[in-house]
Order: sequence, then C-alpha cells, then structure tokens
Amino acid sequence: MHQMTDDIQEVLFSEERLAEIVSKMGAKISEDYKDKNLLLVSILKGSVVFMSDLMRSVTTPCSIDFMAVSSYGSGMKTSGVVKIIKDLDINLKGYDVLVVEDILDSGLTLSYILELLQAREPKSIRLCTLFDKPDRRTVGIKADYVGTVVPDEFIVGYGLDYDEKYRNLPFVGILKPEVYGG
Ligand SMILES: O=P(O)(O)OC[C@H]1O[C@H](OP(=O)(O)OP(=O)(O)O)[C@H](O)[C@@H]1O
Ligand code: HPA
Ligand SMILES: [Mg+2]
Repeated sequence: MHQMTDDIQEVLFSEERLAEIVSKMGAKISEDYKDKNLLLVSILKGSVVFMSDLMRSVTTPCSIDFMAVSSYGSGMKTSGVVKIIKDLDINLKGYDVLVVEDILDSGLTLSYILELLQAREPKSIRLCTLFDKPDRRTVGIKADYVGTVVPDEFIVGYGLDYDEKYRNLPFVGILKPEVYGG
C-alpha cells in the first residue's frame, strides 16, 4: 500500500518540535492579549491544523473566525491572484484581530488580507504565522509573531498541501522530486 510518508524526502519539523513552537507562540500571545478583546482569524485551508493547536495553547478568552482564500491552486507557485472563497462571519469592530496563517511566502496572501480587514476598522490587527519563508518575498510584509523561519523549499504537512494532499501529515517535510515530476 502507498503511504504518504513514502513521498517525503526529508522531515524538517517533527511533531514534537511543532508542538514546542506552537505552545511558545500561544504563551506569548496569551501574555500580550490578556487585557484585549482577541479574535483569532484563521486563513483556511492551510492554517487549519496550526489554528486548532494554537487556540488551545492560548489561555486568555478569545473568539475565533475563519476566512478561506486560495492563490496556489494545484501548483507550487502563487497564481498572483488571491481568491476569497469564504468571508468572515464576525464584524471586526471592537476586536483585537490576530490573523493566523500557516506560511508567509511571497507575502501576497497576507498583504491582501491585511488591507481587506484593516478597512473593516478592527480595534487592532496583527499577523501571526507558523512559518516564514523570507527568501521568497515579493511584497513588503512582516508578521508580528513568527514560529520559525524556513528555507526556500516547498514544504508540506501540518495543514500545508501540495495539490490538496499531505495536509494531514503530523510533521512538516519536503517531497521527493519525483512526486511533482521534478
Ligand atoms: O505568501 P503567499 O505566497 O501568498 O503564500 C502563502 C499562502 O499560500 C497558501 O495558501 P493556498 O493559496 O495554497 O491555499 P490553501 O491554504 O487552501 O492551501 C498558504 O496557506 C498561505 O495562505
Ligand atoms: O511551501 C509551501 N508549501 C505549501 N503551500 C504553500 N503556500 C505557499 N508556500 C507554500
Ligand atoms: Mg495550498
């Protein structure tokens, strides 16, 4: 039987390492937002696993909401066009919004979302990303919370996909070149 792990060339972050990184982020966010009206905004689908772990390591009261956007389609390069698939339910007025992303790569997705949500006049808005790939940035944007910097490789697992697959890997790794015809 074909296993997902057969397609992995190298594991970059183990399940244990990810848990450490995420709980550290959660502790910092809990401290920073203890007197605020925190709303965690998860950007689907990539942030689904990170969000579910991060929100459970935040110890202060918070609300959650979800927005689904896509720009990568089935490939490894951004299409350059960010498409909103599902918008938020909650009105942002009065909330201290923290946008929760899995990865900041070209920067296109987060800069688009930041502009869009800023226009809705939240009390404050900041960005949190598990992974930061600064080598690929084409748009000037920085996250306020970064779990870890990653090398210029296309990574999968822990919510991150290649062609909609590998999101359910509990660790993060890079694929064997033959998987994507490289
Ligand atoms: O900084 P960028 O170059 O914009 O890349 C980052 C974005 O790309 C991925 O989303 P994708 O469009 O693949 O949708 P998905 O989350 O549903 O996989 C990822 O989850 C981020 O949202
Ligand atoms: O490295 C990546 N992996 C998966 N999805 C992504 N979206 C932007 N960069 C990546
Ligand atoms: Mg994707």
